Amino acid sequence: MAADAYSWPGEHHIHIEGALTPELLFQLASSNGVTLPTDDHAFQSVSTLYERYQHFESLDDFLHYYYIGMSVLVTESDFEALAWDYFQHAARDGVVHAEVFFDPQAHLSRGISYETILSGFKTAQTRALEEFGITSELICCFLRHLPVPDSLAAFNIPELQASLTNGSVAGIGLDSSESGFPPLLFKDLYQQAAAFGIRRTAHAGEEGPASYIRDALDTLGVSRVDHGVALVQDRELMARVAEQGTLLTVCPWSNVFLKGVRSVSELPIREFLDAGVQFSINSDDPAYFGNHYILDNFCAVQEAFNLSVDEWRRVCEAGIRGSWCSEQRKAEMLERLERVVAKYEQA
Ligand SMILES: Nc1ncnc2[nH]cnc12
Ligand SMILES: [Zn+2]
Repeated sequence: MAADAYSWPGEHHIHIEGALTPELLFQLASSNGVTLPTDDHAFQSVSTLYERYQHFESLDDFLHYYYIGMSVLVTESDFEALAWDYFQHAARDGVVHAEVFFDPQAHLSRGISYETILSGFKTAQTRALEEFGITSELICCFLRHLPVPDSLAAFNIPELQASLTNGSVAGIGLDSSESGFPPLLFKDLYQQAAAFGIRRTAHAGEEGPASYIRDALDTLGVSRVDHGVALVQDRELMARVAEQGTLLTVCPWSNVFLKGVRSVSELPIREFLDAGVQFSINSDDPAYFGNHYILDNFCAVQEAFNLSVDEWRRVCEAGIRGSWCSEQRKAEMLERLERVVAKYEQA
């Protein structure tokens, strides 16, 4: 069932800038006249860059390349090309719904307007809907390694705030370096967002401790937790998260590539299933993590844990129910899931 193109490959945790392939990166660097670091051998060619991506030492080691990579995105059509490249991969994997993070601060700081970024993504989203029937939402992430006032200033850019309140962006997230940047720092930002009724999620418990997950829930009022694998270190909190039905957006290959675990089999997938924790399976930054898009992540989980049809049904259902789309779209996806499950149960 994991590899069934008619099941529910949907995702809630894909950074669009993390879908920038080395091929597109070099192409855009050339067309925009962006100079890539000359003192790093990795930037010599597409193949040396792919080779370097095989050896990240940590989240921060990866982020170093991630931020250099996105410096090639300049025009509206660059943002469109990036998102369109991702949607083509998603369509091949049978994705029906995608909730996509983007990092405006990393572009605004280079003089790119919010409108340029958003318009490029929106064009690709519309095309993905028309050509592939993929529905999608955008989630605006704030960068936790930057000074807090920077995120507040970004949140108060009129166009950015309007996109969150008029529904063209579905909610906010918090990403980038985790250790040393506790959720508490962003309390004001999240309180302001809450006052507008904006949906909130945050990366927590990827490299950071389980206490960051508790803080994200209690201080930031998130309705989802991105990654959250450290939850297994705190059984009491795990029981609470299960009880509340908070969705964790787990990213198996990402955790392997960033050295959180040595293999997918070390992830707490069984513990989460046994405890009744709701989680979905996601790709995070597929172009940086071995070109493992969503289906590779589903398959890796299947190979490592051999989930039953009913367990996959639970994972997929949790993902659908935790989505930030319309109730009608959720109902359609649940119906589709039931058809697939019925097919497997008959087989
Ligand atoms: N895995 C990850 N963790 C935190 N921030 C990110 N930004 C892009 N990918 C990320
Ligand atoms: Zn992420």
